[in-house]
Amino acid sequence: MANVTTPIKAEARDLNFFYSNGARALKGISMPLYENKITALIGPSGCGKSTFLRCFNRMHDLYPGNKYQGQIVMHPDNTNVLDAGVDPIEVRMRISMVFQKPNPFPKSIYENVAYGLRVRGENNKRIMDDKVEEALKGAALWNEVKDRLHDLAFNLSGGQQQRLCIARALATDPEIMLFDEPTSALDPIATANIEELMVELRSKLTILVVTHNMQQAARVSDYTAYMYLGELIEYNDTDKIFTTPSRKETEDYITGKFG
Ligand SMILES: Nc1ncnc2c1ncn2[C@@H]1O[C@H](COP(=O)(O)OP(=O)(O)OP(=O)(O)O)[C@@H](O)[C@H]1O
Repeated sequence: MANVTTPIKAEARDLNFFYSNGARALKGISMPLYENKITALIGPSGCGKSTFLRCFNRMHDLYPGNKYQGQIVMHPDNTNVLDAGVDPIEVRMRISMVFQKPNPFPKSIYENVAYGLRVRGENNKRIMDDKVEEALKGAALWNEVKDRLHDLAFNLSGGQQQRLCIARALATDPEIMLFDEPTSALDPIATANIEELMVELRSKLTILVVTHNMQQAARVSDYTAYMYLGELIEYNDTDKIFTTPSRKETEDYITGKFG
């Protein structure tokens, strides 16, 4: 089981989620995210992985009628990010997200990365330049784009665009990064680059990743959660989940007998 000396960065406590049509997509999920670790969410299509991930940065607030119940508590400050009194924009600075398909804004490479800083009110050019460079370096993209920072982001390859989205997410110094199937639109080389990058980023922040790819979960994550029909069926060290899962449902899924 998880190493008790590793601090917890955030934890879901008895989390339920209801879409505006009344569908209950999450059922009483309690789970930690250990600091500077990668946690993978696996499970068959429709089990609630993306729904769970999106609770962490209040993405569901964008659609009226969606309802959270329970808590997602961040440490060490004990902020419940789902509390109505907590500003979702501030939450998204602390917990940023990288989507399945690279989704740069129709702006320059520089402006994509600077975006969150501008939202935050930063307008000092030197500070901005330094932050943009640092984020692009953090996303292993700087060397490829440093001479064309003012080109349109759409001119980059798919893998570069995804690293740009990671740089954009990094620029506001998030404590947690959420990745929703970040490599499913990428070729094997770009996929390997993103996986390597996630492992590097782990030393700076905490990562939660949804993946359909068992090998990817096994390669990059420290902890794995198996979900089914909105419930958390099993959570443990990734090695344990992939070698000796305690639940038959988990074993059936990871061995391809189901799902
Ligand atoms: N906007 C929505 N309104 C109502 N129900 C939704 C909505 N989005 C998702 N659902 C339902 O919530 C459940 C969980 O969906 P979710 O997208 O979280 O699953 P998932 O495990 O991420 O699936 P996949 O692996 O296919 O992306 C599903 O039953 C889905 O049909």
